[in-house]
Order: sequence, then structure tokens, then C-alpha cells
Amino acid sequence: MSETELRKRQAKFTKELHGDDIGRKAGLSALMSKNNSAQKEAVQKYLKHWDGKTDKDAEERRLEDYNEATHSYYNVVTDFYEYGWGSSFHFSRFYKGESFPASIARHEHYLAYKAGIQKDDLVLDVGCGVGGPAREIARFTGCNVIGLNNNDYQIAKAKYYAKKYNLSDQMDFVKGDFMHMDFEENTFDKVYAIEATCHAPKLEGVYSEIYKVLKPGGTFAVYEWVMTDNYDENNPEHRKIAYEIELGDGIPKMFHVDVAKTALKNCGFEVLVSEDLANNDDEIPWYYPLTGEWKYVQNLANLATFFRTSYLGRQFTTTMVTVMEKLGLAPEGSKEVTAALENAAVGLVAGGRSKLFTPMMLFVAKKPAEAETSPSTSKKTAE
Ligand SMILES: CC(C)=CCC[C@@H](C)[C@H]1CC[C@H]2C3=C(CC[C@]12C)[C@@]1(C)CC[C@H](O)C[C@@H]1CC3
Ligand SMILES: C[S@@+](CC[C@H](N)C(=O)[O-])C[C@H]1O[C@@H](n2cnc3c(N)ncnc32)[C@H](O)[C@@H]1O
Repeated sequence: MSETELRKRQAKFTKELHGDDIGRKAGLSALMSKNNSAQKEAVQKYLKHWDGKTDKDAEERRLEDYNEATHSYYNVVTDFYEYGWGSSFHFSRFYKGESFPASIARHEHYLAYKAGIQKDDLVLDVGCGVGGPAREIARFTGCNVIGLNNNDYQIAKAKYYAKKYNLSDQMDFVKGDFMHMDFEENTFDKVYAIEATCHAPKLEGVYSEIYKVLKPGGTFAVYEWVMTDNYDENNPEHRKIAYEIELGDGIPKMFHVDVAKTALKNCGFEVLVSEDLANNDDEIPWYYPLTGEWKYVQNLANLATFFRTSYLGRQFTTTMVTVMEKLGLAPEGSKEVTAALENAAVGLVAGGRSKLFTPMMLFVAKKPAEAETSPSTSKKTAE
């Protein structure tokens, strides 16, 4: 199917699934408004690739179908993410006494700072979600942001929030696959990506597209999801953790940190910073909201978030969604989505505790000032 046909089909399906009036409802009330048969189809489209198989053929199929698989994943999890986490879909470090939203915002500010984003810069947010980080970074720096996303539902939501918070003049959100970007070469002053490029079937593909659209001398900063140096692909215990993360988070294949670093260099980037922000002595680990350990609760105002993300809260949500599905209040397949998200939580905590995995491998990379983009090279690596 051609790219244009796929886009049309995905846009039509989004209308069927979520209706026309996207934005006003979020979380469980948005879930309750979804079309039943479309939801069932979306859940099947996502889960068909995660049938427990970890052999090369199964992996190959997931890599090939990355666009549809991820599109379907975010069609079914976005409402749960907003309900449980908020509108920035990423992790962060936690300082003692710091509230949950403050730490999420600080993580975004830090990336903007490392990327050197300035007032009036034109910035690309690769895999922008519903625009939480774009809104924060635009306010923080005064830059202009284009958010790129292959999920129509999230784009509609991001546009709705930008308007609601009077930020439409500073940002726009466009549909597109980050493996094949439509922007002109040398367009953006800075590019950032937060916990999104791990959905790529090949990191060289997305990084080379970023290189292409970045101006010479421009900076790309990314929080990458990778398996660390402690990870051994041939160790079944390790592979199980990686698979749980892939399944629960809609990722075709978790790559090793060296794969990411090498990919950046192969695309022509000069890697200025390469640091695992999770590899530290922080008293409060990044994955604490998913562990349900009360000792880490920093702020009573965040109790609702803490409860929803904790093991107990997740069981509560699963039970509630199961009952809602039985009563016809939630669309069919919602229960399966909460089960997949449970895998995500378990895999992420196991990966975090064992330091086999990090969601915050910070890379800051520069496109050399004298760089000439050769379309043939960037095309070749994108394939
Ligand atoms: C998928 C990628 C690359 C990044 C997303 C990171 C996180 C924002 C999510 C990873 C697992 C998610 C879960 C939830 C919210 C968003 C995540 C932490 C829930 C807490 C949402 C509410 C559900 O009832 C349970 C979910 C568990 C997993
Ligand atoms: C975990 S979310 C992170 C969103 C956002 N960066 C944030 O922190 O809130 C990953 C995002 O990547 C987007 N994404 C995944 N694959 C993509 C692709 N091939 N092209 C464009 N966006 C993609 C998803 O739709 C989703 O918005």
C-alpha cells in the first residue's frame, strides 16, 4: 500500500474509532465514547504482532509493520496514558520533595537546554504525542515547534490543547512517519525527540531523516529508550524483560545503546553528549510511580497519579474497565489493553531495577556546520 493510501486509511479509521469531536474528552470518558467495533479491530491490529513469539520471523514481521502496529498501539493506549500519567508521555528523574508534574517539566526543560533551543528557533518535535513537551518547551524557551506524529488521534488532541492554552501561534502538529519525512532539507534550527524514536524499525532510518531536515550546525537532542551494556540478548531472562517492554509499549525491537550511538555517527552526526541519566545514585528511581512504593510519594497533591500508576491502582483500573466492558460502557478489547499495559509496567520496573534498560539515554548530536545533505545517502539509510 502506498504512503498516501495508508495515511487516508488511518485518518478514516481514526474518525470511525474516536468520532469527530476529539479533544474535549480525555482519559476514561474518551474511552467510553469510542466506537466498539473499531476499537476491537485496533486492539487486534496491535496485539497480532505480540503473540509471545520472539523468534527472528516474528521480529521481522513486527519491524515490517512498525507504522500500522504503532498507530494501532497509540489508538488504544492514549486514553489510558492521559488518565494515568498526564499529557507528557515520558519518564523523568525525581528530586526529593519535587512533585510529579514538576519533574516531568524539568526533564523537558533539561532537553531544551542541552539542545540549546533559543527564542524564535524553529524546532521539530519527532513523535510529539499529544503535545505535552512541545507546549512546555515553547513556553519555556519562546521557540516555535512543529510536532510530527503518525497517530491522527494524538495530532487532533495536540491541536486542541494548543488552541485551548493559546499556543497555536507558536506551534503546529503534522501527520507523518518519521522514517520518511516530508519537510524540506535544512529546515529546522533544532530537533528533539522524547521517548519516541524507539518505535523505529531501524534507528539509522529515523536519525538520517532528522539529519536531513536539520540545518547545518543545528543540534538534535534525544531521550532514547535502549538496552544498556548490562543487557545480553542471549540471556533468556534479559530477553524476557526486553520482550515485555516491546509488547507493552508497542516497540518492534529494543536496541542496544551501541546500536543507537553508532547509528547517529553513521548518519553524519557529531555526538557531543552520550549519557544515561538513569545511571546515577538518585534516591528516588525514575520508575518509582510504577512500583507503588509509598515511601517515594513526594507530594500529597499527586496521590491520584501515584494511585493510578501503582500496582494496586492498575488492578483497580483493570477491574473497573472489565466491568465497564461487560456493561457495554467501555469498548470491547479495553481489558486486553490494560493487560498489555500491565506487561509494560512489569517489564519497565524489572528493566529499571536491573539497569538492563534505560528510558533516558541522552544523546546530543550536531550536524556539522559545513555539512551538505546528500539526498541519496539519507534515502539509502532510511530504507
Ligand atoms: C511507550 C513509550 C516509548 C513511552 C511511554 C512511557 C510512559 C509514559 C508509559 C509506559 C508505560 C505506561 C503505563 C501507564 C501510563 C504511561 C506509561 C507509564 C499506565 C500507568 C496508565 C494507566 C493504566 O491503568 C496503567 C498503565 C501502566 C503502564
Ligand atoms: C511515548 S510517545 C512520546 C510522545 C512525546 N514525545 C511525549 O513525550 O509526550 C511516542 C510517540 O511517538 C510517535 N510515533 C511512533 N512511531 C512514529 C512514526 N513512525 N512516525 C511518527 N511518530 C511516531 C507516537 O505516535 C507517539 O506520539
